[in-house]
Amino acid sequence: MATKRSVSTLKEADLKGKRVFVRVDLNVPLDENLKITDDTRIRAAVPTIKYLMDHGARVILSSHLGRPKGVTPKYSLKPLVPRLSELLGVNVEMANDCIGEEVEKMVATLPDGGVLLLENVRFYKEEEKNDPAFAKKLASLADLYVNDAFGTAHRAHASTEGVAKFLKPAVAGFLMQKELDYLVGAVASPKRPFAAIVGGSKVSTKIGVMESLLENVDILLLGGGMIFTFYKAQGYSVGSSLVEEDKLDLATALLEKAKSKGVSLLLPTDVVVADKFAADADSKVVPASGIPDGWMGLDIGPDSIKTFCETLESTKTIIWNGPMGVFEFEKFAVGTEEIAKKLADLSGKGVTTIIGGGDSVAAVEKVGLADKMSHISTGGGASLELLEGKSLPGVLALDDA
Ligand SMILES: Nc1ncnc2c1ncn2[C@@H]1O[C@H](COP(=O)(O)OP(=O)(O)OP(=O)(O)O)[C@@H](O)[C@H]1O
Ligand SMILES: O=C(O)[C@H](O)COP(=O)(O)O
Repeated sequence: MATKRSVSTLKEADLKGKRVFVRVDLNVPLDENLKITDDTRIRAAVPTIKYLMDHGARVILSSHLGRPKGVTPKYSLKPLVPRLSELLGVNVEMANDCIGEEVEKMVATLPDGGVLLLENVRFYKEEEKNDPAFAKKLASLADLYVNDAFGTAHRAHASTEGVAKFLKPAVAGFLMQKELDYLVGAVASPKRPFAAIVGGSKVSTKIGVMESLLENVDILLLGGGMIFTFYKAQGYSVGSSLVEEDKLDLATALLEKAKSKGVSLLLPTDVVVADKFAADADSKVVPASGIPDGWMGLDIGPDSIKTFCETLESTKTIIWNGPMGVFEFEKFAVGTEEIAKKLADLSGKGVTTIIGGGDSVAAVEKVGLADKMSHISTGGGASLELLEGKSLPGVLALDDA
């Protein structure tokens, strides 16, 4: 993998009394009453913040929330303050802005071990433009930069990339380091056999990941909506399943690449088909080569689950990205859930299991198995880009180890 992994870390810095600008990814889902519906990312940010507090640093937290165009009250970070305070065991102060005189005053009165949360950094268009003058203003608030926002590390924004040019040292937080250890380290030098499970809706969004993984894995298991493009490329009838007509040649090329690399690529041999795309659809199991007209494949079938689970038995490292079926509908969640259970079981037997962000994380959480996995990524887009072998701007900007 091309991405730099050896970045300078928090432990090396002198923290007592220092003002530390910490970029975190607190982009959590909120409901219509601005209630947090999943606090995973807040909890994931805690170890770094606590470490800084415990070492007498004055902690300035910066994050984005959503994709606001200018100042938008529903994207304020204020609703996060109670939960953050509870998790940290201190009263987190909240600023109404992320730069400017008021913020500077609040920083100046912050006690050692105190925590100040800045308002949504994306309220300024300069953030996403990575405007150097804006980055400089953020940098001027602190003596040290810590980037722990793995989920936003694929964005070259002012608070994730630009600021590191003006504020040194610029080091990684514990979450960032852990994500890199697993998603770059374990994937680059895995204990073998090394298997990848790739699912999700489309071939087009996973081409880069599959291409990159084929260079490295011993086994590649495919599921989700993308398999029908592979079936069609092999001449199977796919009924009304999701197919990307313009990716048929690519599917064939990927199958050939797997063969030439000696990768054991497994497509499901049976599928659960439905008469409509709905939770209450009529369903039945059919062989992959025999999907009837008017039916669409929405999950992998029982024989495939069995084969996939048996195949995974022999592995030492597994990385999973993308659900096996339409797991949002109970009836078509079985494939995804059974794979999640298998990975949890194998984790307990010493296999390294990595869930690479996005919907597969949601699926694993839904079945209550998140804490059984070796690593669950907090980044959707960021983890996908890492698995594609791309470099993340937020990581590149940090000091070398
Ligand atoms: N057979 C199928 N037909 C249609 N859609 C499917 C099928 N199997 C899975 N999906 C859908 O694919 C979606 C997830 O695909 P996606 O590519 O977004 O996965 P992901 O990589 O885990 O998520 P993210 O893009 O957030 O990282 C789910 O909403 C699921 O319902
Ligand atoms: O949720 C995410 O994937 C990150 O917080 C990045 O958000 P973005 O896609 O709006 O840049």
